[in-house]
Amino acid sequence: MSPDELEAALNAIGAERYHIHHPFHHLLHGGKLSKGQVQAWALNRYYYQASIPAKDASLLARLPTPELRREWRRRLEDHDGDGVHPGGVERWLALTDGLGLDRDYVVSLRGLLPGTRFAVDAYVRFVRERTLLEAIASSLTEMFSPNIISQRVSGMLRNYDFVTEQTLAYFKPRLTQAPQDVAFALDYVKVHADTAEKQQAVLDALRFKCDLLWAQLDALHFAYVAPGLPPPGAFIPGDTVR
Ligand SMILES: O=C(O)c1cc(C(=O)O)c2c(n1)C(=O)C(=O)c1cc(C(=O)O)[nH]c1-2
Repeated sequence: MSPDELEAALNAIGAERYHIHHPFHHLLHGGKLSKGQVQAWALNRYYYQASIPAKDASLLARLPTPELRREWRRRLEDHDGDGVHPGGVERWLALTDGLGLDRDYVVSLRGLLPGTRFAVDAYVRFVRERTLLEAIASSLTEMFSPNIISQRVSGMLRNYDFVTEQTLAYFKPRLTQAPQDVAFALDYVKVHADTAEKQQAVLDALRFKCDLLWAQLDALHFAYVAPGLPPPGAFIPGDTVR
């Protein structure tokens, strides 16, 4: 494959498997969920947000040059902040605050679904254990995230009276941060995946990442939509401090 054909193959994976197609997202964006179900989504996704800097730190540690490390370090600041400006993790907590969740409870992870924990941990482990090329390729779901974020913000503002622009402020910077992340990661992958075998590994890494995003929504759907069977110890709407 040429580098541009590889990019097209990556796009085709997103078109087929990205979590924008998951029924839970259709319900979320379409205003079909109760406040408790939206809380469950935000609480579970906190663990994804909080784990992203851990996976980026382990990736950063393996990058061989100052230029590459500088580029990846920006992601850590995007998520962790710089001590003055809040980063993504703090902004996600503003979202869970806005939805009426107790912050200590969210951060404690006590109400997390096991499916969320296993999927997110698998991402952190994948990035730590696979080749640098696969690790960087696994971030490329961000090629597709501006689209879902735009749908989510407009849909949720339109459809839920308990959601405000302030609650969803997390997402606005992502619309510029994600394309910046992708510009670098996609270029890296197109240059370094220079054999058929490496190209296959890159495509598999993106499939793996799409699957773990999908699995998180499967877990939410099973627990909180249908059949609606939250596992023992998981968050129960209306009963936040356990
Ligand atoms: O809202 C979303 O659907 C969505 C998806 C993704 C993604 O595709 O992994 C990320 C984000 N948001 C996000 O906010 C974010 O910070 C982020 C970092 C990463 C990554 O893999 O490094 N993905 C995503």
